[in-house]
Amino acid sequence: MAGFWCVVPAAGRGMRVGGDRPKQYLPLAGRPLIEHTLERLAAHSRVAGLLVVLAADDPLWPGHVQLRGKPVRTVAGGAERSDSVLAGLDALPAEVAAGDFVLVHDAARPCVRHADIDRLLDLAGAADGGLLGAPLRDTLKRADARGRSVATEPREARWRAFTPQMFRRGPLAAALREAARRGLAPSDEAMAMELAGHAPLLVEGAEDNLKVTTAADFALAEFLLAKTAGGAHG
Ligand SMILES: Nc1ccn([C@@H]2O[C@H](COP(=O)(O)OP(=O)(O)OP(=O)(O)O)[C@@H](O)[C@H]2O)c(=O)n1
Ligand SMILES: C[C@](O)(CO)[C@H](O)COP(=O)(O)O
Repeated sequence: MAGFWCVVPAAGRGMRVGGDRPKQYLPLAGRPLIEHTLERLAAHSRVAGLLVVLAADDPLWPGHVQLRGKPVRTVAGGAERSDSVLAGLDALPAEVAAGDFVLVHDAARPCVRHADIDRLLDLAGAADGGLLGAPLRDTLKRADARGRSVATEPREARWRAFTPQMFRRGPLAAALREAARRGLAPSDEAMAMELAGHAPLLVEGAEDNLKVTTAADFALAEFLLAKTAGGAHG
């Protein structure tokens, strides 16, 4: 299989932004946020196609289209992000074998750098799966219910998890199905794989791989989009 398919979870409601529509459809630099992410992914030479996972009632995105010559397919997601990712995996074309690596990248992360995607593909591909992330660089506090710091948590060996994350289609789908069977909703694909006994490789990526989560993130994302324009900047 030439290139890697990418599942793009985009079925969230963006509640923490509080907009009049899900955040992935809100304007960023004059275009819906999701378009920047899909463009960024489709522009990567090693991405073969995109499987965009939408909320079942989302009329806001066309069905089967092409983007930069890459196939873009859509499927309905689920209540949890992990349900959406599993729906995306199950909807991948038959050409994607169970042993093939697939990427999973949040629609809410439009600024991902192509150089980081390359590093993930190369390093995690040799390690049977992994994820982009960055070591914690700030002191970590535990807060009580009144917002007071009651403890300083260990920072050593703590990383922030980003996306893309990259795993083989079959094992990832099996891990997500098993987690769901146990009533669990892993916050990311790496957690599902950890629960299944794997130890995904952490691949350090740029800290500007911002996940747009609150309204304030849109201004920062616009700045970072320009800074990493074209996605090619390492
Ligand atoms: N059931 C869900 C929940 C989230 N996502 C996607 O997972 C990504 C990361 O999730 P998050 O940033 O938490 O987005 P939302 O769930 O939309 O945000 P909120 O928790 O504020 O509602 C987003 O692209 C979101 O669309 C999804 O596909 N299916
Ligand atoms: C998958 C993820 O982007 C890793 O940091 C993150 O967990 C998704 O955001 P959510 O708020 O946890 O859904």
